[in-house]
Amino acid sequence: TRANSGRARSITPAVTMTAKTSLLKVILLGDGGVGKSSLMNRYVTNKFDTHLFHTIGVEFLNKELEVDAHQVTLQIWDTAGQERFRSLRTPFYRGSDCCLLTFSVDDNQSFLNLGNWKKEFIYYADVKEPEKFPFVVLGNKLDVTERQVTSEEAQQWCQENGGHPYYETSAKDATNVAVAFEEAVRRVLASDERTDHLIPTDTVKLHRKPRSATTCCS
Ligand SMILES: Nc1nc2c(ncn2[C@@H]2O[C@H](COP(=O)(O)OP(=O)(O)OP(=O)(O)O)[C@@H](O)[C@H]2O)c(=O)[nH]1
Repeated sequence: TRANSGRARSITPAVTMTAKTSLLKVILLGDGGVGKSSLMNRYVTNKFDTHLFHTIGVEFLNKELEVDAHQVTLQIWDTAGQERFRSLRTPFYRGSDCCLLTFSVDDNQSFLNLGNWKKEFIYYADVKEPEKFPFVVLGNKLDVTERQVTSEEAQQWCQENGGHPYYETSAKDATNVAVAFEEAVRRVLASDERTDHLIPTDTVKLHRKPRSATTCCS
C-alpha cells in the first residue's frame, strides 16, 4: 500500500507482483459536535470517547477494507465543524471521492445546516458536476432519546436534494457505522471505473541499479 511503500526495495525478485488497491478519500462534514470525529474513531479504531475535543482544521485516518471483492484503502478525513475553523478545513476538500454530510438527530440546527455544508463542499472541492457527486447523509447519535429530527424529515431532505442515501448511526454504540462507510465506498466504486485511483502495491522494479554508498539513505 502507499502507506508502506515509501522506498523501493533493494532485493531483486524473480517476478513482479502487482496487486490493485483503490485509494478513496472520504470527507466528513457537519456542524461542530455532531460526532464526526467519533464516527471516524469508531470505524477505524472501534473506540468511543465521551470527552472528545473539538477538531481544529482536519485529521485523517486510513482503513483497509474489501467491498464487493474490491480492495480499498479508505482515507477518512475528519474536519472541524465549528465556523471559526472554516479557513483551516476548506483547503482539504479537493480530491474527495465522497462526502459524508453529517448531522445529529438531537440537534435540529445541525440538520438545517446540511444544505450549507453541501454548498461549501461543492464550492471548495470544485466539484464540476454536483448532481453526479456521491454524497451520503448521516444522522448520528441515534442512541439519544430526545430526538429533534425525525427519520422521515431526514429522508425527505435526502430525496429532495439529490437522492442521497441516508443512514442513522450511533458512534457511541456502533450502530450502522461500518455499513455507512461501506455504502460510501460502494457509491464511489459505482460512480466510475476508478482507474485513476488504482495504486500499485507490492511492486518491485526489476533491473534496478544498486545505489552507491554515498547516495544511499537507508
Ligand atoms: N450519545 C452520543 N454521543 C455522541 C455520539 N457521537 C459523538 N458523541 C458525543 O458528541 C460530542 C462531540 O463529538 P465529536 O465526535 O467531537 O463531534 P465533531 O462533529 O467531531 O465535532 P467538531 O470536531 O467540533 O467538528 C462528544 O462528547 C461525543 O462523545 C453518538 O453517537 N451518541
